[in-house]
Amino acid sequence: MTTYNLALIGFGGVNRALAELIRDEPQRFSSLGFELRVVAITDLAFGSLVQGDGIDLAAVLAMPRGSSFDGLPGGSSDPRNEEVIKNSPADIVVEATFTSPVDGEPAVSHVRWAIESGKHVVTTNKGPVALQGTSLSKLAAGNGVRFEYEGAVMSGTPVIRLAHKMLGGLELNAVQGILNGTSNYVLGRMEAGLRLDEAIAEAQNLGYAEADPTADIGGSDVRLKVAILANELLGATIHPSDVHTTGIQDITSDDVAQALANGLRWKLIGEARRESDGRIVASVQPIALEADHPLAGISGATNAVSFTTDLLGAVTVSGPGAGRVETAYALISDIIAVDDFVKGAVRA
Ligand SMILES: NC(=O)C1=CN([C@@H]2O[C@H](COP(=O)(O)OP(=O)(O)OC[C@H]3O[C@@H](n4cnc5c(N)ncnc54)[C@H](O)[C@@H]3O)[C@@H](O)[C@H]2O)C=CC1
Ligand SMILES: N[C@@H](CC=O)C(=O)O
Repeated sequence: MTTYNLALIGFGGVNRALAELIRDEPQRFSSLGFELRVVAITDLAFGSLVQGDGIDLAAVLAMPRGSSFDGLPGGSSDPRNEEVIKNSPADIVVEATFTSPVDGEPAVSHVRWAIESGKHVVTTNKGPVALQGTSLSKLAAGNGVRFEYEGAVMSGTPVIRLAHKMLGGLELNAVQGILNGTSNYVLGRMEAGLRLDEAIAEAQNLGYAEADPTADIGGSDVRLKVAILANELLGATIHPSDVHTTGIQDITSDDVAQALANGLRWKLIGEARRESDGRIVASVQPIALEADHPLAGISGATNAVSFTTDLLGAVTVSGPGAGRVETAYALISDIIAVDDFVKGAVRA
């Protein structure tokens, strides 16, 4: 059985959920032909911990926020990301720190350090993918390692890999969808009578929101995801700043109630479309959809994306768009892709 040593960079909701699955469900991985061992963890709150024989996950998961790895063998109160990424005995670096919609840092550097030291990277962080995805993928190919990021769009719902693998023989001309779980959840809760701030607090407790939820509400999270989809699947070379973006921050409870009374539902819609002259035009904006629109019934933290294709017309994928465990699954699917690469296998 192959064992992959993991370094978890960021020990918040998503990476903790992955650690819990590794602790509680080893059979899930052994049935895939590998086992996972966490040999390093870094986090702004806890510091860093490196134990080559494997960290006792039950013990570190039981540590309250506010405590430190300092005092544990291999522990320190500083995150020491660079040293850990470059020098720990990890095969795969699991990057799940905060997303920066501005420059993708420090996650871009985390990914680069890992690749340059011969380690595979799996990440749910949208920043490096949207802002430096092409260069990091090239760097990974040149270093003989994988850079995988299924969770960057629609959490664990396998939209990027599915489109690459299953829609490969089609011409894709547009993607349109609900791509942020928090804002969709918030709009639904406002329909139920909650204020915007109350609904955001619920989304934070449920693990859907970004560390700074203005990214969800103001649309910058969807902007990154639209740029990723446009570049990955429509062959565009756009920067997130090319995506004209309006969030839901100005939608009031009255707007929501008024829309409902008229049979409409406000949704934050991200879209990228190929124009007849070949240009890719991309946007994020709230739209009050007619109740019979296919995206109007997508509720809660569920997301959906529709691909406009030449031979099949619209192909729509729907599933969780946020959530700690749901996003940890994206990391598992990325690790399976790394395993396929390492073993030279093609899974059915
Ligand atoms: N929660 C979700 O539903 C989804 C999250 N994502 C992305 O996954 C990533 C992680 O998300 P969550 O775990 O929910 O966030 P979180 O906010 O719960 O955890 C992030 C952790 O990273 C740590 N951190 C931040 N900067 C760091 C640094 N420079 N060095 C070391 N540690 C650092 C923080 O202390 C925190 O514990 C984010 O980039 C997010 O955008 C993607 C899809 C869905
Ligand atoms: N905050 C994001 C998490 C996933 O990317 C969302 O709510 O969709």
